[in-house]
Amino acid sequence: MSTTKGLENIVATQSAISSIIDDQLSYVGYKIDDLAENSSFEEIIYLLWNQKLPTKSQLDELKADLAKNMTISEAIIDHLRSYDLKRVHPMAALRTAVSLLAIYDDEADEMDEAANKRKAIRIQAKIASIVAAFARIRDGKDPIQPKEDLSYSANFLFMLNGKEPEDIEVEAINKALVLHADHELNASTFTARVCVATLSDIYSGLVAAIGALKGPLHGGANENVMKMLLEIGEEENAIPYIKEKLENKEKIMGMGHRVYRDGDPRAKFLREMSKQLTKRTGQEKWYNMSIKIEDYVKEHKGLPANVDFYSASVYHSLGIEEDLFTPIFAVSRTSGWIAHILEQYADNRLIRPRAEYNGPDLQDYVAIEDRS
Ligand SMILES: CC(=O)SCCNC(=O)CCNC(=O)[C@H](O)C(C)(C)COP(=O)(O)OP(=O)(O)OC[C@H]1O[C@@H](n2cnc3c(N)ncnc32)[C@H](O)[C@@H]1OP(=O)(O)O
Ligand SMILES: O=C([O-])CC(=O)C(=O)O
Repeated sequence: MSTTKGLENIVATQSAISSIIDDQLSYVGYKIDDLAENSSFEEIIYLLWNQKLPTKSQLDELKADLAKNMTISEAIIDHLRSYDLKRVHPMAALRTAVSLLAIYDDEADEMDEAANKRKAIRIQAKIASIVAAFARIRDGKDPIQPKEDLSYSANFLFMLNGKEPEDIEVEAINKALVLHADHELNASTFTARVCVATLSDIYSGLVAAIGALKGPLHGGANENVMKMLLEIGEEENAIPYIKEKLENKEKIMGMGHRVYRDGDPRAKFLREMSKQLTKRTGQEKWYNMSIKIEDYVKEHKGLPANVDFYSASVYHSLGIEEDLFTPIFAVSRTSGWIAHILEQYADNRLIRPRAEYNGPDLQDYVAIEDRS
C-alpha cells in the first residue's frame, strides 16, 4: 500500500456540481467570473441543487420559499440565549443550532428525495437567521424577524443590523455568497459526503461539514486574516510583520491553496470589493495592507491569496465582527454542501479508504499486574 499525505491530488469521487480545471472555477459548467458578475445567491442555490439555471418563475418560487422559511422557532432562539455568550464561538453556536434544527424537524430522518429537498430549503433559509440571531443575542439585542419581500442577502443584513441595508452592502454580501457557494471536494464538502455516505441524514452531514469548515486551515482562515490585519495595525508595519512570521516558519492566513498554484479566481472579486468598501468607510489601510502582504508572500513564497484573504477586509468594512466571518462562509457553503449531499445519496457507496499501518509489530498481550 502507498499513501498520499492529505490525499493531495487523489480523485475520490465524480461530481457534476463544480470543477477546478487549470485554475478556472465553474459551477455546473458556468464560469465563476460570469456568475459573480450576474447572479443572485438564490440563483446559485438553484443551479447547484438542480444542475441548471432557473427560469424567472423557478427563481421567484425559490426566493419565496426561502424567505418564507427563514423564521427560526423560539425553541432555537431560547437555546442560543442559553449559551455562555461571552465564550462560545459563533461557529460552535452554529454547529449546535443546526443539530438542534434536526431535533425539531419531523422529517429529519426521512430519506426520500422529496423530503430531502424540502429540508434543504428549510436549512438553507434558517442558517442565515441563526447566524444573525446569535450575533444579536450576544450583543444584548433581540433577534429580528426576516421580511418576506427581501432577498436572501438583504434579509441576512437586515436580521443582523436591524435596518434595511444599502444596495452596495447587499451587492457585496450577495457576491461573497456567490463566490463561496461551492468548491469541488474541499475538506468540509468531503466531510459531508463521508458522513452521508453511511446513509446518515442531511443534518448530520451539515453538522460534520460545519465542524470541518471551522478550522483555521479551511474556512476559519478568514477570521484569522482580520485578526492579523488588526494586529499589524498600520500599513508600514505590514512587511516587517510578515517577514518575521515567515522567518519563524509561521503560516500567513489567507495565503496558499491546495489546488490553485497561480491564484484563486475568486480572490480578484473580493480584492476589488475590498478596495471599494474600504474607500467607502475611509479605512483604505486594510486594503492597502492586504495588497502589500499579498505581493510580498507571492514574491517570497510563491503563494497566492485565497478566497479567505480579501473577504476579511470586505466583511470588516461592512461592520461585521471577525468571528462572524466563518459563519457567513458556512451560510454560503451550505448550498454547496447540500448539493453534494444530494449527489452522494443519488449514487451512494460507503466511503471507506484504508490506512497503511505503521505501529508496532504483533506483540503478546501482557496482564495488567505484569506491566511496568
Ligand atoms: C477556503 C479555504 O479553505 S482556502 C484555504 C484557507 N486556509 C488558509 O488560508 C490557511 C493558510 N494556508 C495554508 O495553511 C495552506 O496553504 C493550505 C492549508 C491552504 C494548503 O495546504 P497544503 O496544500 O497542505 O500545503 P502545505 O501546508 O503542505 O504547505 C506547503 C509549503 O508551503 C508553505 N505554506 C503553505 N501555506 C502557507 C502560508 N499560508 N504561509 C506560509 N507558508 C505557507 C508550508 O509551510 C510548506 O512549506 P515547506 O514545504 O517549507 O514546509
Ligand atoms: O478547496 C479548498 O481546498 C478550499 C477552498 O478554497 C474552499 O473550500 O473554498
